[in-house]
Amino acid sequence: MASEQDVRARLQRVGQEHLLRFCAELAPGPRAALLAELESLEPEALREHCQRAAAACARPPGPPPDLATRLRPLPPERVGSVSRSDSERRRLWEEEGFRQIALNKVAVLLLAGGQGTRLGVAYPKGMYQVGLPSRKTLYQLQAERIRRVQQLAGERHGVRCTVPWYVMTSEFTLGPTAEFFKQHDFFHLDPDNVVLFEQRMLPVVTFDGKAILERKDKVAMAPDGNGGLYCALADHQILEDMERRGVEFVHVYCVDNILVRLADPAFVGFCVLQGADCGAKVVEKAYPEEPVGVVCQVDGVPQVVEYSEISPETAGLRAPDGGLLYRAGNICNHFFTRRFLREVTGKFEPLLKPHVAVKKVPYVDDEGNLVKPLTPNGIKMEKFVFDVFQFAEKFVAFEVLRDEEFSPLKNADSADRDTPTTARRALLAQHYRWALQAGARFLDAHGARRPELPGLPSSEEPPAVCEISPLVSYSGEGLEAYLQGREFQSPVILDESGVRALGP
Ligand SMILES: CC(=O)N[C@H]1[C@@H](OP(=O)(O)OP(=O)(O)OC[C@H]2O[C@@H](n3ccc(=O)[nH]c3=O)[C@H](O)[C@@H]2O)O[C@H](CO)[C@@H](O)[C@@H]1O
Repeated sequence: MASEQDVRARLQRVGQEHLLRFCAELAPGPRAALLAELESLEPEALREHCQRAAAACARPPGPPPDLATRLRPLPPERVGSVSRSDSERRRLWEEEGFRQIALNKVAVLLLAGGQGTRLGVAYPKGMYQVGLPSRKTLYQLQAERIRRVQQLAGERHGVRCTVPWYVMTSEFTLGPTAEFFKQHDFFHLDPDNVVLFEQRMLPVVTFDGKAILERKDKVAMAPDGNGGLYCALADHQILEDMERRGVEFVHVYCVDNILVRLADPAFVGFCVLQGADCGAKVVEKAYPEEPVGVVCQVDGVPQVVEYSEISPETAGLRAPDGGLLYRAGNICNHFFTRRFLREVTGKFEPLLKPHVAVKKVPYVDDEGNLVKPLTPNGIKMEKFVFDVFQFAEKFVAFEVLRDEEFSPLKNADSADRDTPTTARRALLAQHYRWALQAGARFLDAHGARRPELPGLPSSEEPPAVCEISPLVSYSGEGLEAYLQGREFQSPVILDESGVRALGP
């Protein structure tokens, strides 16, 4: 291990020696930890990182002034749509997706390194349960959808097949996620097919380019954004692992969408049949200010423009049909071929430009007091997972129905959108629609029929609760055997052992 003197000399060279200002007063343990942390930061990279952060932050906020003139919607021939296609076409996409899954060529990759600060919990978001009757967490719902899609593909093709689950974590989420998976016996997935790996962390920097000490013995670090995926894939030889397993196609998704369809056969099949190397699932934006990125083209190149980077005027532009011109809302569900990921990790990753996020970062002041700032004081530099779209040879987008596929959990219940309540409601509204479609009828406490609302939107509380286990149905299939022509008193749960009434 390097001596304090060596570390100090390295830091002095790059103007960051303030990180050692409490070193002399630390006990041997914390002092060794701090020196080890500082030693792991390559000085030139640290200098560049700090300078870049300060320079990026000094630029005027908001979108580049000429962005609006360079922006175009995606050409229609690059966009597949579930709602605007006939059932035969949808069947072909799905069939292709299932075929690839049955051939063991499809993997899913969860981006789970985020801190979930908006939700306000201290543990990984995937461990959150939104208050479903089954009390299932997001991780469990996802694991069960993997099991079900494997089963469906296997049954269609008379094989046993595997969809490996790669989970990118960070320093914040790796330990608790690994522990949670173990505690829950990997939700009955084979642990060999669940691969956890860790993304890198970067120092958080002040507006004048100094790395921040969050404690006397600890530099403030933050994960390098979900685009840290590409370095992490290389750091942990994940593409080699995929190659060994024969994986060709990867569905990358974010942790917080309770309706996410893992390895969605329709999405995968559409991308494969289009010969795409890169794809994004989108939903129609609900309103101009909705905080979702927009999938579009900038200077003719596919890109996601984040909600923070698009001006209100541009976001509000209308197409000739009256809908939003920039309507393709990014839901952080991406398709990549392994070949494309290899190109990115080998060639393009260094070209990705980090984005700046200005945050309130607790720090120690010069007297050694811990300060929780009331206004933002620190810059986090993050790469975004979708910034590689520009390098695709063939990029496609796939539009799906919001009510069926998108309800993200971002905020605590005090907010009015994207909360535990809205996520729970969206899932239960979907299950209610599926149950009605499969022929179930619901009764109230007096045995009278409850009203039937087959088109119930996901924003409404369903008149009856019938939670359906993903192990029974992935996207509404196979429910007639359990529900056709039967009457139930809400609330009920449907799992592999059948329908079960829940106590009042
Ligand atoms: C950059 C990005 O993708 N933005 C999308 C993200 O926004 P949003 O701002 O919600 O992005 P989040 O910060 O929630 O991150 C999305 C996902 O990336 C993961 N994560 C984040 C940071 C990190 O360092 N490591 C990591 O793995 C999170 O755990 C999460 O699973 O989802 C929205 C839909 O819900 C989209 O409209 C946005 O375009």
